[in-house]
Amino acid sequence: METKQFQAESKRLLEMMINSIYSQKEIFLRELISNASDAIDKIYYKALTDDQISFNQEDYFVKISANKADRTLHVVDTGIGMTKEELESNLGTIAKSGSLAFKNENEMKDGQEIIGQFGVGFYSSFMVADKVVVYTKSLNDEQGYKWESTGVEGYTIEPYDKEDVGTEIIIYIKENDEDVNYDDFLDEHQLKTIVKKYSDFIRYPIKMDVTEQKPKSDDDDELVEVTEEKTVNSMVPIWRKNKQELTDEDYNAFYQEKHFGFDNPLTHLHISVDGMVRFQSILYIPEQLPYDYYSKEFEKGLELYSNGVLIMEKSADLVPDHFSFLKGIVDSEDLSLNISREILQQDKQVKLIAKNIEKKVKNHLQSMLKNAREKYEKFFEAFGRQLKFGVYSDFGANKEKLQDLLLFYSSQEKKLVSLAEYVDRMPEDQKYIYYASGESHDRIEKLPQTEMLKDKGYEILYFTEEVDEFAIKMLMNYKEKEFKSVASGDLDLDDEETKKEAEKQKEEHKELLDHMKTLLGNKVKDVRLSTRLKSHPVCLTAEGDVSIEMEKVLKAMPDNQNIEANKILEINNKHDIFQSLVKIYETDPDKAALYTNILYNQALLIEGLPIEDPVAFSNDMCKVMV
Ligand SMILES: Nc1ncnc2c1ncn2[C@@H]1O[C@H](COP(=O)(O)OP(=O)(O)OP(=O)(O)O)[C@@H](O)[C@H]1O
Repeated sequence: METKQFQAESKRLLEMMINSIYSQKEIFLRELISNASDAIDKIYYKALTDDQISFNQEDYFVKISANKADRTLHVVDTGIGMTKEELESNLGTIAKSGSLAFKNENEMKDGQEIIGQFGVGFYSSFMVADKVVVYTKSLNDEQGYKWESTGVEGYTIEPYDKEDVGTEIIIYIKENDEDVNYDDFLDEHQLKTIVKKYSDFIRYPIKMDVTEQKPKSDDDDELVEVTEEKTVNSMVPIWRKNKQELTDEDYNAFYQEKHFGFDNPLTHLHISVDGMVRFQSILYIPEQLPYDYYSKEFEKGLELYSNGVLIMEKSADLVPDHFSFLKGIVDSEDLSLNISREILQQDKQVKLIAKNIEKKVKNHLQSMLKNAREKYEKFFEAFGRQLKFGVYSDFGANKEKLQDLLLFYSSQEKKLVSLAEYVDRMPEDQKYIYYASGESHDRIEKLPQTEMLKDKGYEILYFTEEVDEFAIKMLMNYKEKEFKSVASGDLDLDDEETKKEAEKQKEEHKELLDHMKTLLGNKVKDVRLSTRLKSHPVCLTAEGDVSIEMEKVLKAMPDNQNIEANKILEINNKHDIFQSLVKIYETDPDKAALYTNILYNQALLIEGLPIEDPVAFSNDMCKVMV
């Protein structure tokens, strides 16, 4: 038996590998299974090009078994095996990948699924092993060999009479220590979970002896433990199957199996792209809002596979924030992986995939809006808020992409409408897209500011979510129509004659209005006669960028900077109360001050704003009642 030494650098490299490349110890099993799959792929490829070699699907598999008594884990494959030279160069030289060489020698191109490329994965077994033994017999050699190493001092190779072509790797699992429970790697259930997690879509069967409780006999309730050999992986990924052959049930079953949610998906997309970067993807939009969706705890992302092997459980970069509700998987053969396969070397491919996904999802949603309105509304009720955040965030960078996906409740239709629908039915004389903000549809419905607009037959969009106005301010206009709040300073509703009349009235009552403004001081920016009120005596409007609703939102934020709207108190000069006010102003200035305060506080109440001094207000009310 000859003992060969690792080169000094290799030794250090091995140490580094074992201790620092992989963040999770369980990865070693993924690496060994991938190697086994590569070894079978090689026979498969040989059989394609060599008539002497036959490939019967059922002869090719990977078998995993654990022996708790001697703490060994066995990974057996019926792949191509290794000659003595191959053992030396592949398992004796770190970073030498026989698989990569095989791919290059055979000029294997697209469609071939050889996974190995770095020549390091095998050594990850030393993360969990004191010793690794490899029994192997090559398809090209009569003689089998045994390779053995403790991963520190080097390795030995000696002839070994192995009957069948293929490889058996025996991992001598370490004893438990303070940090790691190595027993996990001998536990049937844990092993099965690891296989499912990383290697579920390896194309060949991964078999295990699985123990289950079963009735002793058909007509017996007594359960007994039965151990049977079972294939534990799914093998053919659903995303590689033909869309036409898959039913909604198949997609739903995959959603459940992957634990994407407890619900059924609302909709799915099956994408297969053959462009600059090739990838397949199955994406879902959940039916129900995940309980933590609008919280800091929620993490967006898709499962990322490279050639059917799991690379990342949540690749956040694959989905933009505005579509963070997406669940699903992406599989690409074009990813540049880093050595641990835990991160990606280049983000160029991920960016391309993400761009593609964003476009496809947007189109899918748009077609849903057009062809499956009810379903879309269901989606929007759950995730519409996120789309609005998307319009608002990043300084509106995505607003054009998202504007056609927005829905708002309409004063006329009494249901959700899109901006396109609104604009398409705007009367010719209507200049703006009007909206009103408030806590609920009911409250907005009763807002005094909406009266005149409704009279004119103008539709109003109701904003009940905090983000609504912020998003619309970012959007600024839609199809060249500006957005206007019903509570904005100037609604620009009147014809020339009405404007002239208003101007006249303003002059006439200037003194009274100025006096009221003086009485209210800084609480309002101005007191004006209203052109929007019909039956109500007063309302508050706002001038400038910050509306009254926005003031409420900003004040509720943790870093409240006391940003306030420029409020205008508007008075309806056609209302009886105004006539009384005019009279009282001439005869009883104190009472006029009392009326001014009451009217101002009423306007606050209508807007849902707090009254600064409720006791004073209550006293004022009493004074007018007695
Ligand atoms: N079960 C096996 N059967 C046949 N050859 C194997 C087996 N396991 C490993 N090898 C050979 O050993 C080489 C090194 O394996 P290792 O896992 O270290 O790297 P790799 O699979 O090539 O690359 P990667 O680090 O990307 O996984 C493989 O390329 C392959 O040639």
